[in-house]
Amino acid sequence: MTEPASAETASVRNPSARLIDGKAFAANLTQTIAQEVRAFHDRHQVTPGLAVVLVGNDPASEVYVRNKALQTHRAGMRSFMHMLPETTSQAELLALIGRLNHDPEIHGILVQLPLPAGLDPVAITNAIHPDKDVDGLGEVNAGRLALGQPGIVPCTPLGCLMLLKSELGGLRGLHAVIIGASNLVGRPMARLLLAEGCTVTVAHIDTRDTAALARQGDILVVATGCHGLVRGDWIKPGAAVIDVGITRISLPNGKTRLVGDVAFDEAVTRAGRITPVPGGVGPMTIACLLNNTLAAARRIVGGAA
Ligand SMILES: NC(=O)C1=CN([C@@H]2O[C@H](COP(=O)(O)OP(=O)(O)OC[C@H]3O[C@@H](n4cnc5c(N)ncnc54)[C@H](OP(=O)(O)O)[C@@H]3O)[C@@H](O)[C@H]2O)C=CC1
Ligand SMILES: Nc1nc(=O)c2c([nH]1)NC[C@@H]1CN(c3ccc(C(=O)N[C@@H](CCC(=O)O)C(=O)O)cc3)C=[N+]21
Repeated sequence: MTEPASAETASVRNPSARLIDGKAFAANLTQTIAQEVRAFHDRHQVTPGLAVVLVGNDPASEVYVRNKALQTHRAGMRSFMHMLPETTSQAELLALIGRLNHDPEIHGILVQLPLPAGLDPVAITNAIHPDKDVDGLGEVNAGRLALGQPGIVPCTPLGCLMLLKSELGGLRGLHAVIIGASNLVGRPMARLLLAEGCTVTVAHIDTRDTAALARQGDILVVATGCHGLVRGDWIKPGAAVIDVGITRISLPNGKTRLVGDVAFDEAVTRAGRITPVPGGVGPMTIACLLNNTLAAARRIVGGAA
């Protein structure tokens, strides 16, 4: 028997949102960066080098590290992995950062967060030389962003901003609602969108009625780590939805799957455009890391190209 075609089932069957293809955007950006890396090498005989430090094992960080090594190679850069045991002391980690700060082959340093308990993320991110802080998380670069001065911008918010600008053009006057206020994603995202002329609302764990605020967003950026938090009716019809969250869930068949903070199947019937997980923000984070590493190498080597 065929079901009557109600407006609701029709909209579920015909999702209206345009998918924002972060994977394709990131692949293009990486290709451009690869050309620029070759030109930079021809001119200076220097290959941009990125050092990645992972202490212990965090599942989200492991996805990141794996994809990052591949893409760094694809862009023609050098990648130096430092996998340290969970038991690493603060003094040992600071000593490694000190060596990387002075190593002329290294132009970017990234310490994966979160760090195991007992290591102070503030002291450690601040130990990275601001010119090599390609994550933009140290107080110098975070301060520059807060003051609207040029500096190194955190990779994930930068990637989200690139997607939004390419989809929407100018963002001036739009209401942007950000759910999540971490130093890694939510806060720098708020500062970037404010600088673009958006009216910005930031919701966090203590916010009352986050759903009602979310429904006001022409732009909705979600970065909480709570998978499926944002339901379809949290979304203003036609909004641009950027799902930063990445959680690996187990399926009944024993396999695992990556999911975002937005209930995608519901959101897709309301949003105007939406990033998928995987294939949305994640690849952009990596492309922006390569972008920041090339920019750091240019500044350190002192040339323009
Ligand atoms: N795609 C990518 O490239 C990246 C993805 N991620 C992913 O994004 C997610 C967030 O990462 P990160 O910012 O580092 O996480 P954090 O845990 O550092 O921050 C989460 C933020 O969300 C807020 N929050 C948590 N639950 C709720 C809720 N129910 N309602 C409203 N706010 C809430 C927290 O509030 P409060 O501050 O009050 O505790 C906090 O501000 C994770 O899934 C992570 O894996 C992260 C980086 C890059
Ligand atoms: N100092 C620091 N900076 C970070 O930017 C940072 C961090 N620490 N710690 C961990 C989180 C997480 N994160 C991801 C980036 C890309 C993907 C990614 O490539 N995702 C693919 C996954 C593809 C797949 O493997 O299936 C996608 O979404 O399509 C995932 C996760 C960066 N983080």
